[in-house]
Amino acid sequence: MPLSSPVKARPASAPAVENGPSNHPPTHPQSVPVMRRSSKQLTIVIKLGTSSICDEVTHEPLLSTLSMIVETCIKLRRLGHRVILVSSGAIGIGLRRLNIDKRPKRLSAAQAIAAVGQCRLIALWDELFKQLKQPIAQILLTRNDIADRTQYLNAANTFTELLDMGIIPIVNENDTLAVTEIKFGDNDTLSAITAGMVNADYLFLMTDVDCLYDKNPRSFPDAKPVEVVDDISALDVDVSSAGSSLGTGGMSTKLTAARLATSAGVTTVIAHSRHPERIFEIVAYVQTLKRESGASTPLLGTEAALLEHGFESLAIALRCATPDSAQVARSHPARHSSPPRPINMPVPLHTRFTAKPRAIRDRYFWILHGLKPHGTVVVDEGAYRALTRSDKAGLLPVGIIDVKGTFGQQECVSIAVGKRNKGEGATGYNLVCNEAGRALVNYTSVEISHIMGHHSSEIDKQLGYADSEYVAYRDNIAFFDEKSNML
Ligand SMILES: N[C@@H](CCC(=O)OP(=O)(O)O)C(=O)O
Repeated sequence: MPLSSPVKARPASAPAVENGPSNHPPTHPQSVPVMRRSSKQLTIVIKLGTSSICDEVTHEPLLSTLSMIVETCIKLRRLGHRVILVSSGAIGIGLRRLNIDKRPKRLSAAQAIAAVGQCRLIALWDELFKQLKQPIAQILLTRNDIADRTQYLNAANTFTELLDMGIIPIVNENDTLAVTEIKFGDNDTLSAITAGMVNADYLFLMTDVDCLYDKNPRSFPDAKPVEVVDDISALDVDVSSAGSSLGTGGMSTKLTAARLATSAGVTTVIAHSRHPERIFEIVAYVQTLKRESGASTPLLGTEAALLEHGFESLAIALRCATPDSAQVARSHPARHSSPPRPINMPVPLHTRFTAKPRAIRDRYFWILHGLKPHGTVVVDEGAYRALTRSDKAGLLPVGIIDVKGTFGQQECVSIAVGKRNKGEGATGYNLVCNEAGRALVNYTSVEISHIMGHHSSEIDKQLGYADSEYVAYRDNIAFFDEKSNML
């Protein structure tokens, strides 16, 4: 709906966020990084937590685990795949280097130790990878680095370039610079964002247990493993146990990471870091399943390639698995969740979170996960429907019923959904969803509080100027689950 009055520009005095991008509709599609990869390649992100990198008490590096991870990465590379490692351990290795017993509470002390540890850590990885002539690269990120769209695209392009060059990027949070506001907080989340950024096929969260259990296996010997998760919100497990004493993650951050990565189309796996060789069996198995359900996706390797690189048993398993599992798939044509396990293909203990079929990628992934919301805009049911239908609309002021927090123009906000109270003279609303999505807004919180509930043609009257008929352009709005039918 065009504005009926000529649009006057926002006066210089009107509060807007400093250095924000210009208030013009985004050109779409934006220049997204080109993920050049052959149809035979998979992109695999492997995340290793502190407890898998150094001993919890002595902080000595767990050399055998690290070496096995290196061998696994190299074999994946030799099978033609692209590998990114997300490695924690800077603080642990730093403590060892400086002979300090315990992680200090003071932030600046922990940051100083991380600075010492990170260079040791990357030197250690380089030393190990060097033995097999594999070049690596160090990438240290903070949230700030990806909050700006151009920097996010630059980071994604650098990953692509490195992977094209056959290099294994090793990622960690830039602990030395990151303070609370700009922290990812844990490397599970960082690895999921990395996997989404490069459109990875797999994210392996390698940890000190085999898989996710329905309760803490350390306290409950009868805890049962969870093998496949199609819907994380329906999961009924106890993830209250904390991670290692040095790391910041635990099972709950792994679930957050899995939710984030699977929404971006990344199959996410929790597996034991002492058995990285299981990655081959898991990938071979999942790729076979995907092929059988009709997806055109690469296998771990052809039979010849698997034999050439010493995977005899997998080559045989692959040959034997196909006819049986094809038969199983044919006999279960109506299944919507994962088909049953092909009986001839061995698969080790792990938890697999299936990737969402409608992956949220590129610009929408960045809006949802690259930015931190500064406030909330509550929209009514009608606006929510218009924003989530297939020919998605932009957000008009008339559909907004509340605004919370203080934010500037072009900043990121959460989109909440409210049901307007009905009845004559009724005011107010009931909140239906705290955060259904996120948006980059064209108006500040103060401006939105003046124009909400009004038609766009009245913006000028309310503010004395009008920048846009939309509070947010449709390309600047993303929902966590576009198919969600909450109303
Ligand atoms: N960036 C920190 C680790 C942060 C973290 O999430 O650790 P973890 O929970 O062990 O994966 C470091 O390198 O020490």
